[in-house]
Amino acid sequence: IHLKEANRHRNCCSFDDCKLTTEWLLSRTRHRPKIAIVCGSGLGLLADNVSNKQTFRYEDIPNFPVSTVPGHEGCLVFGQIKGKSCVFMQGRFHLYEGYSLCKVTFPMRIFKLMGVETIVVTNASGGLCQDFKVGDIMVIKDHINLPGFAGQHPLCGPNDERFGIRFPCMSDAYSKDLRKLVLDITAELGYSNFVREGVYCMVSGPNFETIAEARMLHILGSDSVGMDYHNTRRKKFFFTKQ
Ligand SMILES: O=P(O)(O)O[C@H]1O[C@H](CO)[C@@H](O)[C@H]1O
Ligand SMILES: Nc1nc2[nH]cnc2c(=O)[nH]1
Repeated sequence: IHLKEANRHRNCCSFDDCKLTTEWLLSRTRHRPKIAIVCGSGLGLLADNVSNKQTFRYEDIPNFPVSTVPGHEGCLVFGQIKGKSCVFMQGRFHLYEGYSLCKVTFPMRIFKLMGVETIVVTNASGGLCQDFKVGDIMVIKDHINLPGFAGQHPLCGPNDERFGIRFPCMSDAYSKDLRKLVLDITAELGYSNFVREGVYCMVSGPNFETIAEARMLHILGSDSVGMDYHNTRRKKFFFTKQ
């Protein structure tokens, strides 16, 4: 148990750690999801209505960090939506909880090893664009990774090619096709007056921004700001709720 706990808090994750966790999960579920959905604050209910539901608590999954923030349930949920297998994270990990970004992004590596191809990431964030209203949903078209500028980046350190290249291109980080799909569908549903598109900025938190900081981030080109790390290579798009 001590070793298991020590591993959970170890700040780096090797390929073998990821493989062990992936094999542990795949030997316990028949789901083989191609889509992963990360539920931000209060959005865990997205996983409530899946069929053939199978839930694992983070604390039972080898090497997985645990959720320490209210509103983040701490469960990995497998299930089907319209016949398609999906995996949901009911609760994510944040830098401000004391986890390294390697640990924060650990589930993304597990998803990759499982065969996931599309990741939908959702989170609560603060609106900076003056046209936005509280409760609006922003589809992220690009981001500014402020901690990354300061050397807080999960890809720092030796690069393991089994996960990808050393210098990933970020000019098309969020799938144009999927973003268009979201905007088309929400327009069809009559939601256009509260669905926006914009640039998300990540800060470390846990304090919210001062007025001067919020103004600065907006001048720098951000439309919303949050404490969530989305800079994964395989991510396709995400929503952020103001
Ligand atoms: O939706 P989550 O992941 O909780 O994200 C945002 O909401 C929390 C603050 O209200 C912070 O954790 C921030 O990053
Ligand atoms: N950094 C930051 N994170 C948030 N999460 C929810 N609202 C906010 C906000 O205003 N700022």
